[in-house]
Amino acid sequence: MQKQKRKGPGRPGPRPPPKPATNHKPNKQHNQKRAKELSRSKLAATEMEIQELRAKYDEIDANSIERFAQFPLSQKTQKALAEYKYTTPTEVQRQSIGHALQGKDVLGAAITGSGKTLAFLIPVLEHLYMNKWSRSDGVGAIIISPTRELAYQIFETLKRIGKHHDFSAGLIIGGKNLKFERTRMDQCNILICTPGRLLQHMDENPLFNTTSMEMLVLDEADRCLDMGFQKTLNSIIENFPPDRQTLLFSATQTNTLEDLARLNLKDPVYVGYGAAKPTAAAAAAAAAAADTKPGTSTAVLALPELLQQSYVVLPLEEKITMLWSFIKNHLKQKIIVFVSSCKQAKYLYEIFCKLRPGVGLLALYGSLHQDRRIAIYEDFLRKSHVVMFATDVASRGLDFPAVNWVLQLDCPEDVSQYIHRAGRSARNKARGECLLVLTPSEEEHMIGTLREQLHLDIRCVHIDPKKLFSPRVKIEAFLAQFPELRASAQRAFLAYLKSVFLMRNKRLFNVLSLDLDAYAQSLGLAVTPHL
Ligand SMILES: Nc1ncnc2c1ncn2[C@@H]1O[C@H](COP(=O)(O)OP(=O)(O)OP(=O)(O)O)[C@@H](O)[C@H]1O
Repeated sequence: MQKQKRKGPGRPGPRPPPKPATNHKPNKQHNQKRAKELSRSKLAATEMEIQELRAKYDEIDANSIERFAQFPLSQKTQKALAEYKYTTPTEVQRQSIGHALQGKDVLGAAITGSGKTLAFLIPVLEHLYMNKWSRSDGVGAIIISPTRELAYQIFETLKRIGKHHDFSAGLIIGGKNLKFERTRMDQCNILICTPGRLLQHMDENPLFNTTSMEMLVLDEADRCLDMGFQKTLNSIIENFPPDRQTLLFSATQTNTLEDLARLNLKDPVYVGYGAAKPTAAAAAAAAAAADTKPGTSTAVLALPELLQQSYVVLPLEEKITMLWSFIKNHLKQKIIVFVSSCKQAKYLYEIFCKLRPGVGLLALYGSLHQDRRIAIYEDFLRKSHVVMFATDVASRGLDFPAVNWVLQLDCPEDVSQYIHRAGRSARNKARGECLLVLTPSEEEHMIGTLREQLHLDIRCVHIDPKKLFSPRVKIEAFLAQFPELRASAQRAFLAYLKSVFLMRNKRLFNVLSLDLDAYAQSLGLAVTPHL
């Protein structure tokens, strides 16, 4: 297991015992007596604090809370919040923390970058603290995230906000030594996991026991519950005690009513849904009005106000020229470029490295080795001028500071994916821009859907041909010189077509509308690969 801590997230090893307040040399017996007294008085203080806090739970009034200090939170949590300068709760934190402290199930929906992570981490820490959870009590809370990077990020936030608590936490995300994780897991109080790896441990690890578990959190809940993870999550949930507390958070809560039933929620509180709470009638109306699954309920969908959104329409074969020109015109910016497949991200990274645009380049996609993925994620966090080519492993939840531009080079599958990608910019009241690149056949349906579901006035921009620089000749020369680059271009070509072919929304994605020869040439390929 990565970074499993014996004493409290973020603090390696036990604290030294307090020094006795005497000026003569203490003997061993005296020391032991003193330690016992201290631990007894510490326990009494804790018990008193717990009782006082619990007595205030029923009085929490979200609307009157302006500062974290007004929430009945333990000294340990308050201290860490203050140290990291979290003084004012965001709206989703204000509205959900009280309900979660009271032990209610919560479905929280709030725009990207609005602080949902603390909205569930604070209640998790408080729940364990209030129940005097100790290392020997085993797993008390499990937090599930759809991607490894997001799980890692939640773990890092937990380390900061839980630094004064005495809980142990573990990151269970795959790509690491299974045996190592296995031996440590049952000693963890809080586990942050990706669904596949969690299920693998449940299936293969006899030591792993979730019967004591009292809290389940699904971050990016709609993604955790969607088709891709459905079977895995069903099997995971079977192993959890039914009377646990469940918190679901996402910027896009597009859960079906069956999804929510599967989770066995008890009279959940909806935060951020407005009038769109998922009653059966509302769900049916939403499904009829929008292009969604029947029985789907959708929270109010929105993007940050300070995010400027625009789109451009281009034939597929002009995307690389547009991308190259865009990067050359934005060298002092932090940019994420989203594409549909790992192989495209890899090829764009390789060929753009050869072309040397004059800004740092990175690529983040699922088929990279885990250590590499985390190193790239951290590199992108640190850098202020950089372009990262990414697949949707980077689209949900990742909190990169100061991203100036999100470029959706390939059309997102649906409105949710658009929102999550775009939301990597303009986080937590910062400004940002998002440019969506569409082919002519994608324009009408995608823009119509965005306008209808997001009530969005998305601006169409026309590119000045004088500002376009084609790197085609150079790309062809590189491909002639480096066969491995040519093979990578061929794989990117096929991967893109496969992704379009496999898209469920056939009104939006039409592989037959594409000029394959022109697309192959734009990637630098003299011969169109066989399908
Ligand atoms: N109360 C707060 N005061 C100041 N900053 C905050 C507060 N809460 C969270 N933040 C900061 O806001 C940023 C975004 O938070 P977070 O990543 O939790 O957003 P999110 O709502 O989960 O986004 P996404 O929908 O993309 O997952 C983080 O950098 C976090 O440290």
